[in-house]
Amino acid sequence: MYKIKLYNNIAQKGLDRFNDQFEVGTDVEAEDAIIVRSANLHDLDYKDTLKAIARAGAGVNNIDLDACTQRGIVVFNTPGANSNAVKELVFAGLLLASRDIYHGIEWCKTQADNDNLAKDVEKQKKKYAGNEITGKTLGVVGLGAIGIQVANLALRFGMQVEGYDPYISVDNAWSMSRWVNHVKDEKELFSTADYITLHLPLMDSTKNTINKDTLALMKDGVKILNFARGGLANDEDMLEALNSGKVAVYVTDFPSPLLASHPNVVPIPHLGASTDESEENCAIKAADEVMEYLMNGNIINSVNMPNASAPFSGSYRICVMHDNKPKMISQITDCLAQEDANIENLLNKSKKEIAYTILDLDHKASKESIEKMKKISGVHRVEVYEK
Ligand SMILES: NC(=O)c1ccc[n+]([C@@H]2O[C@H](COP(=O)([O-])OP(=O)(O)OC[C@H]3O[C@@H](n4cnc5c(N)ncnc54)[C@H](O)[C@@H]3O)[C@@H](O)[C@H]2O)c1
Ligand SMILES: O=C(O)CC[C@@H](O)C(=O)O
Repeated sequence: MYKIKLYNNIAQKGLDRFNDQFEVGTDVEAEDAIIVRSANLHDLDYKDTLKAIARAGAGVNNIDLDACTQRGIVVFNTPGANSNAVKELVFAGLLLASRDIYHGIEWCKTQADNDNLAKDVEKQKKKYAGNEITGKTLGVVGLGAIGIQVANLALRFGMQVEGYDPYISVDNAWSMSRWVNHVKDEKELFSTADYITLHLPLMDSTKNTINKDTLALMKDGVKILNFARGGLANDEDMLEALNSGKVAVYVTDFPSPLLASHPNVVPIPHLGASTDESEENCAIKAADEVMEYLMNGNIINSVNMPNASAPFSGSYRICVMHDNKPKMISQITDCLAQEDANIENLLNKSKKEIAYTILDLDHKASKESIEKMKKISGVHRVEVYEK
């Protein structure tokens, strides 16, 4: 029986993927895998049994990736599974930033006892007038699953779109409209955009992307949308820019106590991915990734290990997680030299310092051979699978 521990609410449609070989719940002990959304796992008590963590979502800044890699724990995410939900909310955010709908609604809510409301609305409305987004320039920072969709849709709203992503993937580049101006220098985007929307991951290198210096490059009255992570913008610098009028509106899915009540901040309680559709997509993808890894050793959509996946050929599989250095494969296959077993298929993939080797055999290898493999210097984990 495989044990799956849940942190956060995981959509039932995803949990329904697990068959009776799995025990799944929040109180499970000695878990083989964890499924998590936004819960902070930085102080996780790593059980010896733990082999995988699946993030039902995109951002993995709530997981200590280095600690997981050192322990041979595979971390997955679910790329693109919630991107449509976020894209749609970003467009609500663009409209909230350009028309003062937010304060207008707040005012209407205070008028329940006003018998003259219809007349007063006509007097009051000039206070909440705004601008149109058509014809304005949108700068998209991060052209991944979400950024690409936002950029392409903004063109259809008649916006000029600039995109910046020094690491854009080939697939995403293919999906991006040729009308998006791909800028090579972030500064160019910051200095020309009327609206800036952030769609990059929070990492040490991207923390405080929006700060005093980058704000100084921006147009006066720029509108900034942050549906990526709070830490991408420096709160103190943002407050100063809001107070001076440098930033006209800050729409954020990650409200902080410092900014939440500022009149020019539109705070949203992390709703980007909160749709039934997106929660189900993420849960299904996360469940499938965990099952594929625990049952077949296949790694799909990992953020810290090489992706390696092959149909189970043969009747016996050995998966070895090891250092990415010379002579590892020969040492691993040497362990099987005394076996009367043929290697039917061998796959080796690497990512940075870690490599992963899948060996499909036509016969079961002995316990001694597996123990020998585990003792090779640089081997982190050996798992065996039988059909
Ligand atoms: N508000 C929400 O509920 C919600 C939902 C999903 C994702 N997110 C956040 O949005 C982020 C993006 O999600 P995604 O699904 O598009 O992820 P993604 O991995 O598909 O795209 C991220 C893109 O950012 C790019 N990038 C990395 N460093 C960069 C840098 N320094 N400058 C510019 N671009 C850089 C990458 O090359 C990649 O193309 C996630 O990391 C997560 O933090 C928030
Ligand atoms: O799980 C959520 O609700 C939010 C997920 C989102 O922040 C993500 O990074 O995918």
